[in-house]
Amino acid sequence: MTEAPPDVLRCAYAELVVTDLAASRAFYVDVLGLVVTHEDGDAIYLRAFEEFLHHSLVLRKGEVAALAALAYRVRSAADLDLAEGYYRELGVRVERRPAGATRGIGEAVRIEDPLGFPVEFFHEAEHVERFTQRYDVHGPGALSRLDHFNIATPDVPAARDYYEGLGFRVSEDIQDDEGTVYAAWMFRKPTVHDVALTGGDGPRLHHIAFATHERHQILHICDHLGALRQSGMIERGPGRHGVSNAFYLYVRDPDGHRIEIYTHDYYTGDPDNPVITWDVHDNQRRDWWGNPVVPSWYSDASLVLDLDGRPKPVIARAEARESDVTVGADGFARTADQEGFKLGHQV
Ligand SMILES: O=S(=O)(O)c1ccc(O)c(O)c1
Ligand SMILES: [Fe+2]
Repeated sequence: MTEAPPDVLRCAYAELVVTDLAASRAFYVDVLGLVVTHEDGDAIYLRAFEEFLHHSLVLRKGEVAALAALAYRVRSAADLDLAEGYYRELGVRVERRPAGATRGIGEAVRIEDPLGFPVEFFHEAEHVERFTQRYDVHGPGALSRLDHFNIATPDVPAARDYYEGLGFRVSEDIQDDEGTVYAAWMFRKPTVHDVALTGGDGPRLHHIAFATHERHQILHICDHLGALRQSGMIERGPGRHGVSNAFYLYVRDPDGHRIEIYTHDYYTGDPDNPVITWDVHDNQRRDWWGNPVVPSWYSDASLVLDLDGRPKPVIARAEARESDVTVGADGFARTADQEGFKLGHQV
């Protein structure tokens, strides 16, 4: 590569296609408590309480539930030219979008990245009121900000190399003793990740995560869904992650898109931040308390669209699947020689 990559600051917003805007609004606004920056008959623009850009999530009405864009903010407007040159040299589809192509977002470069994902780079965006201390409008489950994207992709090392080319670094990963890489967490902002790579059939969106400050806010969301008799929207957790150490909850929105609510993880900003590698057989890697990972968490993910709005074909993962190799983990007793009452089951 001769072209320099854009200087990515962080994951910044996602655009999801949803089939029922009203049902999605009830979930993302009434249950998750996101703030509506703007809404019309076609789309709702949402942000979390600490965010001052126009939105971090766009819900756009459409026929097929899918991911329309993952957007990263870059440090300056000049980085848009770098992005355009970098991706044209990579030979992928590149589009320059004028300011306002997405409400609240300035000029942008949107691509189909080498992993098959619709990705946008932008710098300018409309500023709106930051509700950090508007405790008069925070609900008991208040979310602070968008934290990360998690993408399902067949070849994790190839995806890791691609994101390292963009200046992302690995904070944690999951491997086995043959060197198969099952997942990796990569960052630009000094936290555990802006994007996580989950080995699986892809390109598909595994989840979008919002951070919140307190575990009790996650517990309130669970209680709220219970009160609505919508406990079926709770897919996994609440629990404590091994990787990242964050307290977590996964919920599924009315279209099945997966949203994670995640208390803050840890600082990774020093250049010699140690990488943590977990053994795929460690049953505390994904849940620090050793609770099993529900099968749907491994199998389900959202389709992604190309730049013409057509769903991308999904490519099967060729290497071993984590859900097939977690013998001795995911609910089993820790190791054969450890007395373990957890009988568990192989997912
Ligand atoms: O389940 S893991 O502990 O591997 C995990 C860690 C961080 C995340 O954001 C996540 O989605 C999953
Ligand atoms: Fe996550």
